[in-house]
Amino acid sequence: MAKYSIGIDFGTLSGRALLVDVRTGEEIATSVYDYPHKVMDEMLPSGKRLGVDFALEHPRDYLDVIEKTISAVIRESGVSPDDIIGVGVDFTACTVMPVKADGTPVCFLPGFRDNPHAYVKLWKHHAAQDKANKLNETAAARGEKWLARYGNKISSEWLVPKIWQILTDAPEVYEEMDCFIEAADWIVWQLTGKETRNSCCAGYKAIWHKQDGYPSKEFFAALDPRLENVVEEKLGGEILPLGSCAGGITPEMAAKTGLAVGTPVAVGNVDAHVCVPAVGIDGPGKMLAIMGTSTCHILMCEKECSVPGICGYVEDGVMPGLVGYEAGQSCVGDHFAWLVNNCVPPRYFEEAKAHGMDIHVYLQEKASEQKPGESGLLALDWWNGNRSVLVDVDLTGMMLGMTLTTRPEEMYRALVEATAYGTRKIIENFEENGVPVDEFYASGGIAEKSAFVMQIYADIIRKPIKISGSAQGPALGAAIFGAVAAGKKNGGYDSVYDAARMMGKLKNITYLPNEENAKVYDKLYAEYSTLHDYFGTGGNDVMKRLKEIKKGVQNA
Ligand SMILES: Nc1ncnc2c1ncn2[C@@H]1O[C@H](COP(=O)(O)OP(=O)(O)O)[C@@H](O)[C@H]1O
Ligand SMILES: O=C(CO)[C@@H](O)[C@@H](O)COP(=O)(O)O
Repeated sequence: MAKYSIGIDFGTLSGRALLVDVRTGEEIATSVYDYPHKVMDEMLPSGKRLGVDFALEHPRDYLDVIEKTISAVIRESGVSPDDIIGVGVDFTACTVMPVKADGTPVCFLPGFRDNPHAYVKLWKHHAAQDKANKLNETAAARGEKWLARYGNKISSEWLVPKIWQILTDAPEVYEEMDCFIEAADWIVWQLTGKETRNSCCAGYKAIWHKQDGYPSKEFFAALDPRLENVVEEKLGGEILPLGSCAGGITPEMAAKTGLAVGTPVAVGNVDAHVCVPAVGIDGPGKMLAIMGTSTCHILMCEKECSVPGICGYVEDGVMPGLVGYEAGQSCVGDHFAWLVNNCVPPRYFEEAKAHGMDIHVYLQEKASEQKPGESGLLALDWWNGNRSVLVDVDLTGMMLGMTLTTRPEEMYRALVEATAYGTRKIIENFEENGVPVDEFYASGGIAEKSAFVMQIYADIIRKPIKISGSAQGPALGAAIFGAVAAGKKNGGYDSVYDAARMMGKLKNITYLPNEENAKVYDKLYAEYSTLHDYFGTGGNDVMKRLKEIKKGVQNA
């Protein structure tokens, strides 16, 4: 009798459920739900305006995903709930929220609905950069040894700057919350009725270490005396390893979703890391880029190496027995979306429609008529700051070489190339610091949809690129961890390595570098590197000065 697991993937704008056969990885049914509140980066539902660099979400949307998509996949597949042996959850991270001891989000409480800090701070909430800067200075001055694990800089996207911002800007929310929790763990809590924390979010996003735990009380007190006991007071209890079972589906959730009471639920996971077994990766040296709104680069290695500018490395952070490394680019597909929304004249949309094409596909088809270097354009891929290797959200985008003949498709191509140069920087940085990148895999919406983008990446990084066999890498990865939480005794797996080999998959296509293109791109990459260092490492801080002026004017 076939057995199934469900992966629930919470992305930036939508959440989805995927029902998978645990023996083959075959995807039986899927259902997607777009968050009605989207990303709140300008105002709250009440109309209250948000500050510069805010990015919030509404937890109601996450509950709607659970209720709508799980029942939909069960219905569509016709599978009996008794044959669904496990559930896994992954989420964007660090996407964190203040909640009460019973799990109620503070933004649901009367009196807090109009308070921005009561809502979910999405991974790309960048308004705590001043806190990240102070945290990094303090950690460096105190010689905190954990700093090296995080590429020598903690990003403002991670947990500590975000909770510190709440403490200083909205102490009433800090007081009201009983815990500050990753949305991944909160959803697992909603499903099982049990509060758990997972080692992936804690390790990469909350400065937690398997042997050493969190940073010391002295460190937190040096940031702000009121943070001295933040770990005990707000960050909850035991941290569980990936693949472990957090608990079973509660009767209340069973009624809402159609799952059987007690169905095992895996501890939460991060959307990027969870994808690794979904492409069948089961060893070191194989980098997976999860390419969508942003890109995360996940890689495993046998040893711990200090690599500047990465997001971090965590022992067992991806799969047990290996050190998992994460780097990333805060903005990838968001560049293309920005261009489409702001720089493309109506006639392009009309032409795309007449050809029955999506606007991205249409622009890419036009751009593919050009050769590398032909447009004379070069861009820096920093429209949403730089995550790796500069770890600086105050950097902004730039495009050089525009003339009166520059066309939207050329700008589109320049942005694609810029993101590929950013990826090459990340690969070279790993290799220069002792972490080999022998193979390159891609997953996510862009890898799935765009041969144009993937060929440019292969030419620029000079490596063959293998593509995920699933259009829904994170959801498949979450389903894999659901099968591991169920365990062999229930028809699942005892090891994520076994599950990856059986359920992970690749497409029957590899993008190979074109040597002629690669030679031109080597020259363009050298120019990119010059601009990258000039604007990104202090040669000219004009981007930061402009941002300061902008903040001054907006705040006035
Ligand atoms: N055909 C395409 N080629 C390249 N990028 C695309 C294409 N269609 C959409 N995009 C970009 O893909 C991104 C969404 O990626 P996806 O993986 O679906 O979402 P997410 O990263 O939020 O999970 C958007 O930023 C969009 O601009
Ligand atoms: O930062 C991480 C994971 O560490 C991601 O959750 C974040 O970049 C968001 O990913 P998406 O672009 O929404 O797929």
